[in-house]
Amino acid sequence: MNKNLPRLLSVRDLVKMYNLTAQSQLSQNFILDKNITDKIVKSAMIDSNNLLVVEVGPGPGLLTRSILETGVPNMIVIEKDARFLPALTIIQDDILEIDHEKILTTAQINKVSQENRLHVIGNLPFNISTPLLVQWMKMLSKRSGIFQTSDITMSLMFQKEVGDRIVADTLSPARSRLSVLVQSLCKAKKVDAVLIQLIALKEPILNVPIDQYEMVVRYFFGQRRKTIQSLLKTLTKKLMSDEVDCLMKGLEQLDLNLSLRPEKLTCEQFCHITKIFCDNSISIPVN
Ligand SMILES: C[S@@+](CC[C@H](N)C(=O)[O-])C[C@H]1O[C@@H](n2cnc3c(N)ncnc32)[C@H](O)[C@@H]1O
Repeated sequence: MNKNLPRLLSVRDLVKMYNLTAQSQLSQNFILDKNITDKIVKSAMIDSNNLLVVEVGPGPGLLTRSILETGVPNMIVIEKDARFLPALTIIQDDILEIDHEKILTTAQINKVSQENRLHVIGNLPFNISTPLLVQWMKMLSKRSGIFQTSDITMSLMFQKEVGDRIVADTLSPARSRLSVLVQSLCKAKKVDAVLIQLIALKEPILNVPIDQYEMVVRYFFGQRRKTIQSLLKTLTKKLMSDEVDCLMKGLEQLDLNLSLRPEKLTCEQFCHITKIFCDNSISIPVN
């Protein structure tokens, strides 16, 4: 710490000074206890070996301060609410809309190599946490945007139920579309009740195009209480007869237990099923 620099105002003071009251339409709730943000950063194991740390929604910036204190060489924060701009150096943008190249160029990174380490962190606004995670999984599967390196960790705070769904395995009733999508690309672990850590798999389970995969997984979890057999029966009514033949032939070869519910299927099994849809150019009609 440079002793010649003026002391930073506390985040509590900044919140008061700029009248930064939390706004519900942006799912804002602020952590104002430095012990907590330090603990989050420690659990996330953020250190100076990262090429870049990207924080979503810094708000008044206490988590940001704890991250910066680890000595990370390059950090970019994206915040939609312009009220926080005077308190931090921020890219003002919507994380769902931002051109990810802008994140890299702002960080003055023009080339990402496979060995570079990236850490994405955020106490996510709960109203966008699921669509954001799905968008990131799509980018991760294509290694696009900020996800060009293979060494990626995400430390993300979700509402407890969403976190439970992300980490749920085939034995858990909380297993959902999100569990399957995320676990096909990342090792997902719960650090505490709300902090989930996702480490991108060097060899992802996902071996089919993610858009088709999501279409299949979404359909099967659309009515999660039904068995696979019953879901297939409803689906085949909407398909052409040659598509039904190809689908049934393909499924026979998979040796699936059709009396199971979708939550019991592994990511690998969803990949096999998606492959049948892809190989035979079958799409699932909406409704
Ligand atoms: C739950 S608060 C977390 C604030 C701060 N990181 C903390 O932990 O105290 C979520 C933050 O995300 C911001 N936000 C909400 N929607 C956003 C979006 N679409 N893109 C970027 N930031 C967004 C909010 O303005 C808010 O600052």
